[in-house]
Order: sequence, then structure tokens, then C-alpha cells
Amino acid sequence: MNSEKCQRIGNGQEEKVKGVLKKSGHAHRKSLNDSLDGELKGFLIDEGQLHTYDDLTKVNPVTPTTVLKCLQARYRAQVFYTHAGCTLVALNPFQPIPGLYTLEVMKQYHCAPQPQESKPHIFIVAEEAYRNVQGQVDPVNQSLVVSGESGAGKTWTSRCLMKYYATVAASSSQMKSQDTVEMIERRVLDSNPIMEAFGNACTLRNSNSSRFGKYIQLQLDRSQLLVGASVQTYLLEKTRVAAQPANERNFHIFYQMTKGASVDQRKDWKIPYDQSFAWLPNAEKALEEDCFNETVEAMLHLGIDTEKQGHIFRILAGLLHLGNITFCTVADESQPCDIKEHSKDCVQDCAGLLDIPVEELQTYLRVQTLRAGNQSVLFRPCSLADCWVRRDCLAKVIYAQLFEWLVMFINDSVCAKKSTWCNFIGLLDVYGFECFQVNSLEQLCINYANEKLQQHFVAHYLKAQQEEYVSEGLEWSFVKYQDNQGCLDLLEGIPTGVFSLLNEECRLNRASDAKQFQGRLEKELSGNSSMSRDKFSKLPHFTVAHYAGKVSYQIEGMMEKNKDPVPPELIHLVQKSQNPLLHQLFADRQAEDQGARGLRQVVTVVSRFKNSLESLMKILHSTTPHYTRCIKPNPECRPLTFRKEEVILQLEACGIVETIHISAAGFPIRIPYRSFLQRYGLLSSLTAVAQGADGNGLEADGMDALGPAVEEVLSAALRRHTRNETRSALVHCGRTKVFLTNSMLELLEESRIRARSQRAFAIQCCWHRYQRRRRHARRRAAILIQAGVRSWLVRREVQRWNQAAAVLQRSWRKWRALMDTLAEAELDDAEDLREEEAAPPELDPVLRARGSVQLSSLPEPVMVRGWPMGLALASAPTITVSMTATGFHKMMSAMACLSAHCFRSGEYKVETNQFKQGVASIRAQPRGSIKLHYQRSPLLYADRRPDHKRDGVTGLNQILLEGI
Ligand SMILES: Nc1ncnc2c1ncn2[C@@H]1O[C@H](COP(=O)(O)OP(=O)(O)OP(=O)(O)O)[C@@H](O)[C@H]1O
Repeated sequence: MNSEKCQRIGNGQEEKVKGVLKKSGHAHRKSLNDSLDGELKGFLIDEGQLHTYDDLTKVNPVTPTTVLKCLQARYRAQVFYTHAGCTLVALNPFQPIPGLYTLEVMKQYHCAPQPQESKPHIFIVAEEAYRNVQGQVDPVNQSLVVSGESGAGKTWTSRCLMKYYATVAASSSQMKSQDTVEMIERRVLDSNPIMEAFGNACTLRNSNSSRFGKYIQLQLDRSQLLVGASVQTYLLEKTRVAAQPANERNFHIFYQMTKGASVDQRKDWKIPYDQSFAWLPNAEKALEEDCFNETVEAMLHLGIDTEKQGHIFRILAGLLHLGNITFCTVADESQPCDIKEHSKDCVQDCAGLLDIPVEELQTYLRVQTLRAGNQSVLFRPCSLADCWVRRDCLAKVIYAQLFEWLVMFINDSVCAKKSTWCNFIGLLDVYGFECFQVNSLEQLCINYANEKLQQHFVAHYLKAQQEEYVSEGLEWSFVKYQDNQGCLDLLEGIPTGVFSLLNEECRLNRASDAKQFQGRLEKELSGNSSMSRDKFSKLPHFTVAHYAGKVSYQIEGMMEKNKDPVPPELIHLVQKSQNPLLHQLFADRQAEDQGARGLRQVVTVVSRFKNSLESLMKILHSTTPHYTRCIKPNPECRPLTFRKEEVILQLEACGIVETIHISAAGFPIRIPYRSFLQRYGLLSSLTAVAQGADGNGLEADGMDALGPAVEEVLSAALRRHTRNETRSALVHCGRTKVFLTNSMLELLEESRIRARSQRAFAIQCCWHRYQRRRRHARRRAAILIQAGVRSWLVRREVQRWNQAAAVLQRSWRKWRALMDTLAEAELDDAEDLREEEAAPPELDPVLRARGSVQLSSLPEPVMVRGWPMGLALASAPTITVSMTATGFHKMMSAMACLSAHCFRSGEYKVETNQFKQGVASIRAQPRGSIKLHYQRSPLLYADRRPDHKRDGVTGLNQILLEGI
């Protein structure tokens, strides 16, 4: 890849870039600024609260701009993770955030009863996958797909995930030898610095950019402990070894060696301090990745001993010297090109370090051998251009083989025996969608991989949603979703797809002609709407409409890249190496014969990539996927800087906008009936009926048992609904779950908060009433004393009220304590209650509208001795009151408890120490009053107070609570 090609969209040199996406980006930029405010005006959400939205699908309305605004608000508030339906969006802060990934945070997510309810974090994804394995729900194996553009934070995220599993799934807790245990987790983590040293480089977009894709499989045993790992890599950018784009660098390992080598090593590798290497540009840049010691140490941990390391580093040093070899033409064209004088030493050094015959190296870099018949060999001098190509080719093939060997070695070192592990969690760190100014085969492969992953993602997402609807008996289905099969057919179609035609072209024994190939593509694929051509471009190319935008691919050079030929004499040459490792790297490799027969057998880059992608897709299809989309908030990698234009392009490119639309088109919230009633049951007087005869909680699931109560809750909430949507557009009741839209959820939440407020208010009313009555009783006692009534009677009266007061004071304190507990557990709700406490709201008409329902059964006795318990039990469907005090206090307590219980009509058991057992009943009355009846008690003043009327018919006392 040359430097021009590497002008990635938004990399700070935007004016140079005229890619298709960029154009759309500009268009977007305008629309973003223009429309956002207007759109937000119609917003249901308070803009100031946007940062509190943990899930983008709950932003209302869901549009790219509102979603963007939400992400921006969260980023400003330093909240970097947000859910988007089943995807996690991770914004790169570009600076370490203290306390975000500590051991404590890991433990917190690992131990949380419901991690999904915690703040969005990459550890939620990790924990969810881990629990899925623990739960052994099919498919048990998990895949965590981390995607995003270069510098978005994929590698960082993968590292976090690996550290998480190395911590929570650490086998060190087991009774095993400490050494073995640490070795496994250490080794898994140690594979990172090695892979990064050999596979990462400093690019314009990221100083530690992974130049390959990887799928890391973390292997878990029966007890879900980490026992090993394996790595599969994809499409290493090996061209970087011999050609580094302007202002970029070669792979880190070369700089680590030249900067960190000891004196002896320098001597051995022939790299004195003053030596410069053509393939080591920007060596003066000091990066934290240039840490040779860390790589060497990790290698040692993984079992790459000093001897093997010696072989590796000699090969790498040999490549550096190879890069310094230069050629020049000679007057006699029948003679091979010359090696420039000043680089003759480099040939010596290179051959010495690679341990290959120096003369042969000199020859085969400049001369091609041709076979005539079976025996005779002809030598043909290469053109000057070919000499450069052959040199670079040798470097690339050696580096690629070395990288492959390293991956194999790492796998051998960390992979557990098949018999010891049974499940795995895979981490896929893939390159994001790419669109440069000039795109070639590399981008075609990368974008093809992204198309495949996008299809898998959408299929998984839609399928999961649709399957759930079907299994729940809902007839509703998604609006037809246009998937990217057309584009995939265009690329991978057999026999007429871009890849097939490209392979066919490469296998023809003739020089490739870009124009001719363009004509062929157009002829064969004209029927596919995903294919087009820019009429104004003179260069041979084709344009593919990817799901993330249109990309034009340059045809020139594509066939050569696809063939990726390695001159056979160079392969023979390295096979002669005395360096045991280099020899081993090529021992099994067949030199590719460029004869016609040989070409037909050439395995092209595209075929290899397609095959490895197919096996990856197979794995993905057989696992439960979890998606994390990393977003790079600004192209300059500046800490805490959010650029809307950059982010929206990425949201589109990674399919988030699409997901949000799909999600919002359905019913994004699904709550099992039981959980639904636990949360919203207080809106229904039927919740108690729903729990069945035993009364021990909402045991039964499903529509039959809980349906009526759920229906009542929904009706109560819908009564507040003032918009046009029909009920079926807002909510559906499935077999076991209620399916809600975001607006319905809002309605329910509003109603719930109101109901809770009313309950708190009711308790307060009781309290004030009690206080008033207590004052009244004291006055009565004083009157009795003045009137000369027997002192014991007065004392008893005063004592009784004092006792009652003490009990209630205690209760009140408990109630406050309960509020504080609530504040921790459910902050917002408690705040609502607190607000209500401070200023009781106006009574809601819903309360008055409640009907009178007889409860058929009573639960186990629940001891309630005052208001706090009454409040605590407010969510319990039925209560029984048991008291030790008598008189008015008993009456008030019962009333407090019962009224706390949602003012539900019904009959309740009352136990007192005087009457053993009695029955209190509560009846809703017209115009907002309720009646509380209970068994006759020695209430001294019942018949004298205006609000205590004797019920002559039943012999029960009756209290009328006016105004509640
Ligand atoms: N969560 C994070 N907290 C702090 N810094 C981060 C975080 N994620 C990423 N970074 C920073 O961003 C840089 C780029 O991240 P990373 O290397 O993971 O990107 P990438 O997506 O893997 O890029 P590439 O595709 O080029 O390999 C990191 O070096 C790190 O400095």
C-alpha cells in the first residue's frame, strides 16, 4: 500500500480525500448542524438528560442525529460505553480513565446479580458471555465481535476482555499448583505483546495499529476456568515490511530491535548505532511500543528460548539489510542489473544473517530461471523494476512465514489439550470498513469481510427478534429489511462474482490487462445493482455499493496482488538456509512453478482469504455472538474530543444506525410477565389474584395466570395516553412476555412513579392524622383530669398514647432508613418519594377511579407493626396486620398499612392481642374517599368524633378518610 492510498477518511488530511464516503460525510455534516436543534425540539427527552440514556434505542425519536447527540452528551460526561440494542458502542477516550478497568470494577460486574442492569461497560459483554457458558444454554460457545475503524480501540477492548477472563476465569482459585495456573493465564496475556510487536505498526491513524485481523479462542474447562487459548490470524499486511506509507513506520519489532539491542546483539546483527535502514522510516519517533525487553520477556514466558530468539532476530536483521540493497541498470541489456556499490556490503550482511549463499542471493535477486522441458534451465536477467520486486518479495514472504510460525508457536504454547476444555469464548478483532482515495485488493478483502460480518450481525439480530415474536405467538413482523445479500452475491458469487472472475483472470497464462478485466466484469455482472462505474474516471475500476457506502476499486495491479507470486528460485534459496528456523519456515513449501499448469494450481490471496473467512463464519454461526462497535471520536486521537462528522460516518459504517432503526421498528422492550408485575403491579388491584392460591409471590408465568393483572396495569397506564397510536402499536402481550415500545415504557414508568408517590402521600396523610388525634387525645386527657375523672383512667390513657407515639416514632425512623436504602438501590424512585414527602402532590384521579374488588385469598400472615413495614410491604400483593397495641393506635396502624397497600379494596386479616383475630376491610368510595372497617375495639371516642361513625348494622367501627 503506498502513502497516497492510506489517506483514510478523516485522518486529518481530509482535503486530499475524495472518497465516496467522504462526500456523503460532507453532506451529513451540513445536515447534522442544520437539523439537530429542530429535531431536538420535538424531542420527548430533556436535552440535559441525554447523557443518562444507557441504550441508544431508548432515545426518542431514534434518528442518527439524536443518537449522535446522545453519544456526544455521554462522551462529554465521560461515559464511554452505551448500549445500542444488542450491541455495545465503545467511544475511545484517548486517555487512560482512572478506575474504569480496575480489578474492583471487574469484580463488581462479575458479582452483580444482574450485570445488564449496571452501567454499560465492556465487562457487561464479557460477563454476559461468561454466564452464557456457565448456563450452558445453546449455543454454549460465545463470540465477542469487536469492530471499528483503525484507532477506534479494538485492540484495547480485546485486551480488556482477555484481562477480564484471565481474572474472573482464573484457575488459580482451584487447588492446583500455583505455578501451572499462573503460567496459563500469563501465557495467554503474554501472547499480546508478541503479536503486537510483530503485527502492529505506527500508522497515521494509530500509533499502535494492528496490521492483521485475529480471532482468539479462550478455552474453558467444565468449571468454566481458563485453561488455554488459540489464535487465528487474517490478512497480515506484509507489504509494510518492504514499503511503508509516508509518515508511517514498519512493524514495531524492527524498531524494538534497533533501539533495544545490547552491544553484543548489535555486533551479531550488524546494526551499529549509526547504521540507517531504508525500511525503518521515522525511527526517531519514540513510542511506548518500542520496548524490546517486554517482547523478549513475553517470548521467554511462552517458551521461545534465547536460541530461538537468536534465530528470529537474525532473520529480521537480515531483512533490514536486504532492504538496503539497491540496483542499477547496466549498459549491456543482456546482462543482469548491477547491485550498487555502496550496498554490496548489505548483500554480504543479509546473506550472512539469513545464512544463505551470498552468490546465489546476488544472482537470484537479478536473474530469473526458466525451465525448458524437464531438465534444462535458462537464466534470464530481470529488468530493473523486477529486481526491486524480487527483493521486496523475498522480504515479504520471509516475514509472513515468520509471523505464521510465531502464531503457530503461540498456539502450541497456550492451546490446551482438546480433552481438557469443552467450551470457548472467541474474541474477534477485525479491521473496520475501509474506503481510501485509492482502493485495491486489500480493501476489497477487508470490506468483503465486513459485509459478511454485517450480514451475520443483521441476520442474528433480526432472526433473534423474529424468533422471539413467533415463539411468543405474536403475529407482528418487521417491515421488510433490505439485507446485503446482493452485494455479497456480487463479490463471492460462483461462477460469476468479482472474486471468481478475478481468480480466473489470474489463472490464465497471460499478462493481465486491467481494461480488459473491467470490460469482463461489466459484461458478466451488469445485472447486479450493487455494481457500477464512475463514468468520469479514466482509470480501470469498478464501484461496489457496500452496506456502509460506495467504494471504487482500482483494477490496475489487483491481479498481481491476487497471484502474490514468489519467484521459485528465491524459495529454493531460503530452503538452503543454515538458519534452522528459516529453513524450517520453508521446508514444506513448494516453490510455485510459473508454468501454465502451475498457475492453474496457484492458491490466490482472494481464495485463501475467502476460505479462512468461511471457516470463521462457520464458527460465528455456531456460537452466540456479542457485538462491540468501537468508535473513534476524532481522527487526531485527541483526548476527549468528539467530532460529530467523524462519529456519524462510523455509526453508519458499522451498522449502528441500521440496528437502531430495526430495533425501533419493533418492540425493543420485552419483559416477562412476572418481572412486569413485580415492577408495575402496584397499578393493578388484580396482582394479588394473579399470584394464585398459595399467595407466595408471582410463581406462575404466562398469560393465563398473570394476564388479567397485566391487562389491568396496561389499561391503567394507557388511560394517560393522549397520542394517536393504537394500543397494538404500543404494546403486545405474548405468551410469557409483554412487548413494549419505548413510548409505552415511558407511560408505564410515569404511572408507576405516580402510584408510588400517592402511596407515600397516603402514608403521610395517616401520619398527620395520627398526630392530630394524638394531640386531641392529650387534650381529652387534660379535660378528664380537670373534670376529676379517676386518675388511673387518665394515666392509662396518657400511657397508652405515649406508647403509641414511641412506636410510631421508631417506625418513622425506620421508614426514613428504608428510604435511604432505597436511595442506594433505586436512586430515582427514592428521589421521587423524597420529593413527594417534601411536597405532597395533588391527589390523582386514578385513585378515585379504582373499583372495588374482593380478594379471594389471604397469604401467610405477614407481621406489620407500623408504617415502615407497611411501606416495605407496599409491593406485596396482600398483607395481614398483627398488633400488640390496642385502641386507636391499632386502628391507625392498620389503616396506615392498608392504605399503604395501594388503597386496594379487599379484606385483610387483623390480629390483635385483645380480639385474637378480626377482619379489616377497606372499600373504595366515590369521590376519593375510602372506608376502613374493622372489628369493634375499645375505642373510647369513636362515637364522639365526627369522622368515626358507628356502624350499627354490622357492629364494626368505620372510619371515613375524607379527602384521600
Ligand atoms: N478504552 C480506552 N481507554 C483509554 N484509551 C484507549 C481506549 N481505547 C483505546 N484507547 C487508545 O486508543 C489507541 C488506539 O486503540 P487501539 O490500538 O485499540 O485501536 P484499534 O481499533 O485496535 O486500531 P487498529 O485497527 O489500527 O489496530 C490506543 O493506543 C489507546 O491509547
